[in-house]
Order: sequence, then structure tokens, then C-alpha cells
Amino acid sequence: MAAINVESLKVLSEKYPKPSYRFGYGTAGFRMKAELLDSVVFRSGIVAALRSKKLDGKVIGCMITASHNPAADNGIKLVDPLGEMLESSWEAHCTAIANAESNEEIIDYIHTMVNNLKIDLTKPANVVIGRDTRPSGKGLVEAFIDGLKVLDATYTDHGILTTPQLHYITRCLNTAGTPEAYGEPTAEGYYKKLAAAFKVLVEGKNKLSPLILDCANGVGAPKFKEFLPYLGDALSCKIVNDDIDNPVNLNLNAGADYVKVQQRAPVGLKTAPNERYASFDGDADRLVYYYQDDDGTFRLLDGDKIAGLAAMFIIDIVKAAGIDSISVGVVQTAYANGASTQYLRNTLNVPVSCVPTGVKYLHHEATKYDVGVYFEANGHGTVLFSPTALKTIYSTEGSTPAQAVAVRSLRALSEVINQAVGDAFSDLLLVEAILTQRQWTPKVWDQAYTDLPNRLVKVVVKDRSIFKTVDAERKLVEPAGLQDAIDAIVLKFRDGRSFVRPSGTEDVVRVYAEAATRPETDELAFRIGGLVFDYNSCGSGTRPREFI
Ligand SMILES: CC(=O)N[C@H]1[C@@H](OP(=O)(O)O)O[C@H](CO)[C@@H](O)[C@@H]1O
Ligand SMILES: [Mg+2]
Repeated sequence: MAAINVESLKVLSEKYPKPSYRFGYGTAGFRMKAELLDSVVFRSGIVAALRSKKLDGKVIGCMITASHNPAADNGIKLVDPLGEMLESSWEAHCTAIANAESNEEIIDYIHTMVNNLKIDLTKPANVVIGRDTRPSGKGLVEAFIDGLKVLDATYTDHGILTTPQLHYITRCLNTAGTPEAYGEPTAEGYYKKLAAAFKVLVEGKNKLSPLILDCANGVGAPKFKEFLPYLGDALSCKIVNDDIDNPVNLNLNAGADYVKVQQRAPVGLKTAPNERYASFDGDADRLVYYYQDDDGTFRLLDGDKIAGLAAMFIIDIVKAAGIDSISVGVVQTAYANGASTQYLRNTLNVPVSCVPTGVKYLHHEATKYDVGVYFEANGHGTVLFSPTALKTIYSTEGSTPAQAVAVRSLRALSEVINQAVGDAFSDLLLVEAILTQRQWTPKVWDQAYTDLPNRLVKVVVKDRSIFKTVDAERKLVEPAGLQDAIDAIVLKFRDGRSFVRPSGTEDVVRVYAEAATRPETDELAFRIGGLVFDYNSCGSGTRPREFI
């Protein structure tokens, strides 16, 4: 077994001293103020190399991004070979190495991993790297590469990419030359693949009016501009919020997270009735749509609405293709609007599963269906085609011309939708293709069901780790008695639903509430917020004034 180059580790590690901070690899990797990240990112380079060696030299991905967070933040996420999130048992290794207090501790931990996980250090290690537009990204990539050097890993640095592009490239590299080959492992390969599939889907249909696309002043802007020439006149799109030269503008009053949470259009975007708008988040893995109604009301078409549209369309097209062996299922989290779940179950008659927050749970559950549609309400999601479904789609030609057209569309759908991870570019093309095929305005799409009013409230608590949930985070088991108190309040509200869970990415507890009307929803949310804040004196700081 090759030894670890202890001398090189020591020299390189000195460049990245650990601040006194307790790091945790959470739902979205490590994410925090960029100036705290050097040591974490350096050490993540070591873990990435170990992961690759453990998997016989398969390529591991590294994305430097803090998604929808402000420009001063950054983060790192490691990506497994098929473009999935890092296997969860390795999150603990990332956390442990990030928190080692000395070089000796780092070395000890590497040895423990090598022994316990039977990692053969003589195996090669290969890593591929991408980053978003944050100014801190470049330096962090250098720190990461120094981490890779400790174990002599080979790497390719792709510079600026969207998060889903990095996932795509990782999957392409690891499937090359196999029957599951996913595509050319470059941004160009990605554009060509998606554009070709999209063109099949909209062929011969009347073009829609131009889409107005808010890129959150993030990486989506330069990358979608790069993409547009490949789409040619198949998509007409006007890009706004594309200022990446002034980092302070990143995600500022714009982007998918702002639009979803504030339930309003980005600041400065003047909306006109029945135009179609969409927003990416800062690393282009989330997408929401919206429009303004005739009476001037802002209408949001979020991840739940996208999931409903996709499921409806796929069910129809599978039927039109004369295939009866492919079933569609949808995966949501507790944050899905109750009206969307009803629509999926009662109108579309599809099975719906509810899983804990975090894409890794949704993705995993979606693989259980022939075609698994998964979306978080915030607009992160995709549609997975199982190997059996793909085999069926590619071995059928359809026995009538209409069936043949549907089969062709179905194949193109499986190509346009990113199978590695939720992808705002790919989801945008999916939505645009469906709206084009149907010749639907956003208003027609919106008519599938009416969202229940909902509200998300944060409660700052002294210790969020005392909040323990079960039943896909919909019920609290600790602190004891709190769930009964919540239930007693919810009962008093028409169509009331509320749940409380600790955030996996912020130091807060989240309260979600929905009810029949906006005033009732707000009252429910603020009552539960107040209840949590007061319960056993859980709350920290000043009690928010709106809490009841
Ligand atoms: C209510 C909500 O939107 N939660 C988000 C947020 O998780 P929390 O664990 O709620 O902080 O960040 C996650 C990572 O980006 C995302 O997957 C999730 O949907
Ligand atoms: Mg994101």
C-alpha cells in the first residue's frame, strides 16, 4: 500500500490554517462565509481523492458554490460518479477531517479511513472541478487542488459552470464507453445534447411568445447565453439580471429563492399581464415560473406546479405512445402545497411519496418508479427514467403514425431531462416543450389546481438539535409534548396544516403553515412560531413581534 505523502500534506496544510469553527457537511455540502472555507476546501480535496481511490479511480466531482446565498458566502459539494450527491456515509468523513485540529489529526483520520474502508492508496484518483461566479471561487479551487496533490490525484478544472453541468460532466466521464454512456463530457456536449432533444420536442409547433428569464445575476447568465446559439430559433428568450461583474448583485432581490420565498417578481422587473417569466437561482439548479394575472396579481408556478405539469404530460404521452407498462410516480417533501398533492393523487391518479427535505432523499425515492418525477416546492427537481422504462421506450416504434410521434417525443424527453440532478436549464426546456406542444399560456398551466395560501417562518432557537422529527419530518417527537400543542392549534384552522423541523442548512427551526385563506395562514404560522419560541424557552434573542 502506498503511503500518504506526510511531508507534502504538512507543507500544503500550513497554507490553510483551520479557523476556530465547528464545520458540518450538511444537505448542501459545506456552506458559509467564504473566508472560513480555505481549510475545509483543502481537506475536501483529500476526501475527494480518497473517494475516487475507493471507487477504483472513478471520477469524483467537486462544485464550489453557495447557490442562492449572498455573494460573500461560498461552499463545496462533492459529487459521486453518476452525478448523484456524495454517499451519505461519507458526509461524516468530510465533517471529521474538516474539524481535525492538527495535521497529526488529519493524518490519523486518513489512516483510519484507509483501514476501515479498505482504500487502496495505489489506485488512481480522478476529480473534475467546477465553480460558480463568486469572486472567492478561484482561490478555493486552488486550495482544493492542493488537497488533491496530497494524494497525487489527477484533475480537470472546468472553471465556471452551473452546478448541474458539473454533475452532467461527472456522469459522462464515468459512463463513457458503456451502454449507459451519457454524453460528451464538456459544456458543449451538454448544450448539444439538450438542444437536439428540445428541437425534436417543439418541431412543427407554433413558437411561444418570448420567455423573460431572470438569471439571479449568477452563473446561469453567461452559461444560458452560451447555450442560446445551440437552441437557434427553437427558443426565444430575453435574459434579465445578468450582471456578474458586480458580485454584490448575485441573488440580490432576484432569483428563484427570492421569488419563491417573497412570492413576488424580482425587484426592478416590470411584469406585464400574461407574459411568461422564469427565474434561476445562483447556481442554476432551481427554476420557478410566474406571470401576472389580468387583474395584476402575481402568480407563482413553483416546483410543485412544474412537477404537476411534467407528470400530466408524461402520463398522456406514454398513453399516446401505446405503452401501458410504464407507470409514473411523484416524490415531494412536506413543503409541497397540499393542493398539489391532492391534484396529483385525485386528478392525475398517480402515487405520491413524501420524503425528508434534501435532494438526496427525493432522488433516491424517485428511482423506485418507472418514471419518477421529483421536485421540491422551491423549484429543485427532475424526472428520472428507470433502465426498464428506457428499454421499453427505445424498443417500441408505435404501431400508428400518432404513436410513432409520441414515442419520438418520449425519447426526446428522456434526453432533455437531466438524469443526474435537478437542472434549471433542462427543466426550463421541459416546461417550454410542454407549453409549446399544448400551446398553453402560463395561465392555462396554472388552472390545474389552486395553491392553498402558505407561509414559511424561521424561529431562531438556542439549540436546533433538540428538535427531532419522524414521518418525513411532518411530526415532532422531541421536545416532548410540542407536537400535541401544534396539533391543537392546527385543528382550529380550515384546511390547516403546519409542521416544524430544524433546518439542515441554517441555524434555525422552520415553521410551515397553510390554511384556507391568507389571513388564516398568517395567523396559523405566527401562532406556531410563537408556540415554538416559548416552548421550554427554546427561542433565542428577541421574540419576533409578529409571533402570536
Ligand atoms: C424549505 C426549504 O426550501 N429548504 C431548503 C433548504 O433546506 P433546509 O434544511 O430547510 O435548510 O436548503 C436545501 C439545500 O439547498 C434545500 O434542499 C431545501 O429545500
Ligand atoms: Mg442552487
